[in-house]
Amino acid sequence: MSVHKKPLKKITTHQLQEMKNRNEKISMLTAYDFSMAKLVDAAGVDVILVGDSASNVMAGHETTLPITLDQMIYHASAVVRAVERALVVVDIPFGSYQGNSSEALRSSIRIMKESGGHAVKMEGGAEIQESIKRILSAGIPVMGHLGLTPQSIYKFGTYTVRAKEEAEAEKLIEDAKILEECGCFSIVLEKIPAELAKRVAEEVNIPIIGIGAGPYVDGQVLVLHDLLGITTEFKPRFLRHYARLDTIITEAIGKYVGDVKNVDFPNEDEMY
Ligand SMILES: Nc1nc(=O)c2c([nH]1)NC[C@@H]1CN(c3ccc(C(=O)N[C@@H](CCC(=O)O)C(=O)O)cc3)CN21
Ligand SMILES: CC(C)C(=O)C(=O)O
Ligand SMILES: [Mg+2]
Repeated sequence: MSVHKKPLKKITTHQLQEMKNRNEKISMLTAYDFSMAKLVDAAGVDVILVGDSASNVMAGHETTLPITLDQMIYHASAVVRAVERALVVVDIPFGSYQGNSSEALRSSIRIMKESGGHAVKMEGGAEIQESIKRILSAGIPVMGHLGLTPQSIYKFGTYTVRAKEEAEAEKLIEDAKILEECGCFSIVLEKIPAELAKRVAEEVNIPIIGIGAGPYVDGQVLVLHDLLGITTEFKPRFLRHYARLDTIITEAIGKYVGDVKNVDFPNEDEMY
């Protein structure tokens, strides 16, 4: 499979806009590798995010800050090789776009060229509008990300809900409108009050995808390993476990270990 394959029925940014227009909710999930991305795509998820949460989930870092552009491209290229239908959005990692718009453009071009992803996502509002415009001028679709922005965690110090105060809420709405005006095709809103997210989804025309932002938005996103119950130490209130794969996986592996110890594996059918 090549990065340039062109499968049928691919989801486009234009189709996401049409989904919002006809009030059809958008489903989005993370994936960081080929095998998982194949399952996520086959299950009918509309948008696959190669999130910089790979820094936490794949590499065990405490924050998203350490993951590099090369590492994001490695994850994204594996995901792209697996996906036939979903739109693949790739987080630009911390340190690869904040410097200036040239750096942001160069990083985005590397992601598109080397991974084959379909769009990039970056955290921030008014302060990154020049970068967004430049990336869009190069023909690269951009998704915004407002509210709890994990790349700025050391500025805030906590992962508590954002924009509870009126001033911060007004700033967030202003930023969302700026992102729309710049030409972003969609915005992720993370961990903000449901009523504020509702206002943004109403006042902004592009699709608003929430995580911990309530139901009155145009779609939802979660980290795949959280939803599957693999990362069980992470359980914020907004997360729903759709499976408890941690016990399923450790029980299966435990049986394998027992079978090896007892020489129950391999059996006659499993040898030559
Ligand atoms: N596994 C995983 N899932 C995620 O959703 C995720 C990551 N990693 N890494 C990058 C960011 C960080 N995100 C976060 C991190 C913490 C909370 C959170 O609510 N943490 C605490 C509450 C902290 C507080 O209230 O002070 C919790 O209840 O778990 C939410 C989103 C979302 N992203
Ligand atoms: C939580 C989502 C929105 C994200 O940015 C990530 O997984 O990195
Ligand atoms: Mg992210």
